[in-house]
Amino acid sequence: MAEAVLGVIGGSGIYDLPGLEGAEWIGVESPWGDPSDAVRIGHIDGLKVVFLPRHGRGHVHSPSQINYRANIDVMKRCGVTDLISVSACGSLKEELAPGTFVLVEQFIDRTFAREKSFFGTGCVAHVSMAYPVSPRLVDHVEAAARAEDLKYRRGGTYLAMEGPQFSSLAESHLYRSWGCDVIGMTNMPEAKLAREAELCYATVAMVTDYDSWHPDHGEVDIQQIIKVLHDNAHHAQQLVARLARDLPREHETCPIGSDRALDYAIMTAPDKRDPALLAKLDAVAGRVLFDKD
Ligand SMILES: CSC[C@H]1O[C@H](OP(=O)(O)O)[C@H](O)[C@@H]1O
Ligand SMILES: Nc1ncnc2[nH]cnc12
Repeated sequence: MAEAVLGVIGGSGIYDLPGLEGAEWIGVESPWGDPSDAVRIGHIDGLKVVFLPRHGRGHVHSPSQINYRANIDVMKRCGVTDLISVSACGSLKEELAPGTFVLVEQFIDRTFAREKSFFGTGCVAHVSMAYPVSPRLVDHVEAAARAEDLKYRRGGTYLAMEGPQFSSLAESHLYRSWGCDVIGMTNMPEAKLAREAELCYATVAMVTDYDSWHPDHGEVDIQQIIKVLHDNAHHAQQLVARLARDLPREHETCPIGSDRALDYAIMTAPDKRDPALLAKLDAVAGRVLFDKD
């Protein structure tokens, strides 16, 4: 059994992870380009934790410009087995008030200006995204949320929009009519790439606003979002610290196979594969391409 390594991708308002023992910022190179920042690697009660601020320290990368492939590749290179995303989001449901943590279960991907796959000409692969999050990892996140007495809801659909502008009123109503629960700009293609990289993925979406639809809350206001983020960032950090303390130290096999997603996914015949692309896939798909286990 492999040692569990917890990866944490921090979103808006989360640019560091206090409480990491022996923590260092380490620059990790990726054949997929520059990740958002160096990673902060340290330990919590003996568990290795790898933290990456999605927008970079100082919030320098816009959602469309984040190099999601490099970020996931770097997590994989650092040995991460279980990855959680901590994200700000807008609420599309009355009952999901600002300050609530939503343990998202499904996604609708409406982004269109991003690289969404590690695979392509020279090595084609199709992984399943029917169940994008790993239920056992969500079990641990939920236990941590309960132990820390946080206001949370398990389940819900996250609409990933391109941004960086917020939705129009008509769009906000449309996404509500689709039954979506929360809206954000970053969890896709992150979740797809995590699956291709055989990482167990879960997302904690912290509600900061009611998007544009709510008659009593008016338009999305970034100042208001920043205030909610500021007031709740310590809750997100508490949640991650508790998760790290309680996560089993051996990686648990994913019941839906997230950690074996490439077993039967690669379609390209071995003699037709492009050596240059295979070289870039060393971390993400080395297990199946080069018999690393
Ligand atoms: C700060 S409001 C918009 C911004 O916040 C969310 O980012 P993240 O998911 O990284 O927390 C949202 O997706 C937008 O990028
Ligand atoms: N209303 C909203 N739409 C998109 N991304 C968000 N992040 C936080 N609030 C958001």
